[in-house]
Amino acid sequence: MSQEIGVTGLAVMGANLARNLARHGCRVVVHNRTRARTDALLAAHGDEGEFVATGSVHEFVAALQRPRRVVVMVQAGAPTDAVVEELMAVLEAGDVLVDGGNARYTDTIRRTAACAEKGVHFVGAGISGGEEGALLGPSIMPGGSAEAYALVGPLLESIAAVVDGTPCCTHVDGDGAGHFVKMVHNGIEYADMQLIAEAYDLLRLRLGMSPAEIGEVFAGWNEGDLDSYLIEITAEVLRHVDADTGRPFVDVVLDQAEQKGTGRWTVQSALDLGVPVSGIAEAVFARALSGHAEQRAAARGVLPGPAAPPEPVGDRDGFVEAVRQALYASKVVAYAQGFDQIAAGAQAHGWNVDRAALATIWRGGCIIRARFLDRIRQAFTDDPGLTTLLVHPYFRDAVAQCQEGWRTVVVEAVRAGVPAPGFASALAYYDGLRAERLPAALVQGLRDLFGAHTYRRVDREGSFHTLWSEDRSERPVG
Ligand SMILES: NC(=O)C1=CN([C@@H]2O[C@H](COP(=O)(O)OP(=O)(O)OC[C@H]3O[C@@H](n4cnc5c(N)ncnc54)[C@H](OP(=O)(O)O)[C@@H]3O)[C@@H](O)[C@H]2O)C=CC1
Ligand SMILES: O=C(CO)[C@H](O)[C@H](O)COP(=O)(O)O
Repeated sequence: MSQEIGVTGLAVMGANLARNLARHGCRVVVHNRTRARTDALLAAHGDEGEFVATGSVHEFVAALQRPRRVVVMVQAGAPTDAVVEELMAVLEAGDVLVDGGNARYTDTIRRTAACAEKGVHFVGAGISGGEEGALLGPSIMPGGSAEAYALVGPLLESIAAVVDGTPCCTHVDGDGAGHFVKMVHNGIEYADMQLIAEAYDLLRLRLGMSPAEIGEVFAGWNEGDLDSYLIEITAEVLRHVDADTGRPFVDVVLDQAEQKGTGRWTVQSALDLGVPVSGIAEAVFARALSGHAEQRAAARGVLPGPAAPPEPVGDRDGFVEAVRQALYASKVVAYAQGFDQIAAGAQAHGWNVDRAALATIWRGGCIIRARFLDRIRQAFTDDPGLTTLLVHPYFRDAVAQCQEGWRTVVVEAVRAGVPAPGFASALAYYDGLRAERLPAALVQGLRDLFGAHTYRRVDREGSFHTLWSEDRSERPVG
């Protein structure tokens, strides 16, 4: 295979992927809608490898040998459609188009079908790692057919991060599957960050610790089971001081979290699939609440909190440890929910998704890379059909060991009026899963009473309806 590829879309991700490819000995033909980006890339980094700068899409495609391999790294949505359409006017049967952006997986399914009509392979590839990962080794989740993967997989594997000698790139078999798993990856990323933010908030508000002190705590946690990229950069952000004001950086940033859409899509998809990804949903809603400036301004100083100011926390070290436990246990819940959604999505779409392989490639390169992903890899290797990570002996025991601190923290947050939706909903999910009986039985009874929606019984097969407004006798239905 000749080591050659085209990259169009040279903003932070595309430019760094192009550099990564060039550094790995690939001849990289580059293009960007606005020529200035192409020129800037060549001027700053043209000596890092073999780049061929092109100005138009025709020139770009013509500079590539057949079968052409093209990576598109532009904004998701309409911009991607525009670029794909332009390229499809020039590409030919047998060429491969890789969309490395954060496309919605349903768009990828549509684009794959449209490209297939002309015999062009379309590969929706989730790429994670941000600016630095794109340059030094991202985690790559290419979907599409095995035939297409054979044409681009080895090249993508060559530029991915490597953990224990394994490239963080795996074929996620099925049209749209690569972008589906990337979407869930981002959903988990949202949940993880929300939990981290709640841990920070509780340490700050209940122990009066400064951001820098909390940064030290996170740095310490990064030495243990919580070891992960997000914990590491949390320490960095919390220790950062604003140069203009001398204040902690986190205090000069507006407290309104933004989002581009992948977390929201994850929850929308989970709703369709009926998978309770409560941790991801809470994270998306927490960002939405933070951005509801008007409602927050209306409520601030008006809605009363706890009647009496909360008692100061007596055991400072004990509380720090309890927060660590709450963070770890809630994080396991969020990942368990995300992997459940992946299994459900794969089943619904007929994709062949190996969760152990995904955990393997998420150990490096991506934003959610974490030490405990190796444990997740092991869990799905031990039992590829594992119903939920939470019942795997390792995670069952690890979460059980955190349970006391987790409950303490949720109680303390509620008592003190500190919002901790991630911790609380993760605990409610855990308790919901392990409950002998759930009050869903009452919900079923209510549905049957007001709408004759029927119910199933614990002691007999079939569906039933009670004649509530008559003699309350029960009838089998269907
Ligand atoms: N930034 C990150 O950390 C990550 C981003 N991604 C995804 O990777 C993709 C690229 O991200 P990023 O590098 O941040 O860049 P942006 O998402 O900011 O996209 C900018 C690029 O899109 C091009 N573009 C926008 N509209 C059009 C259009 N109509 N026609 C042609 N080109 C267009 C721009 O060209 P021009 O210069 O002419 O404006 C530019 O090259 C996105 O899908 C993003 O979601 C994935 C992982 C991480
Ligand atoms: O894809 C990514 C990492 O894997 C991006 O960092 C992610 O899209 C950021 O999302 P948002 O802006 O919604 O927080």
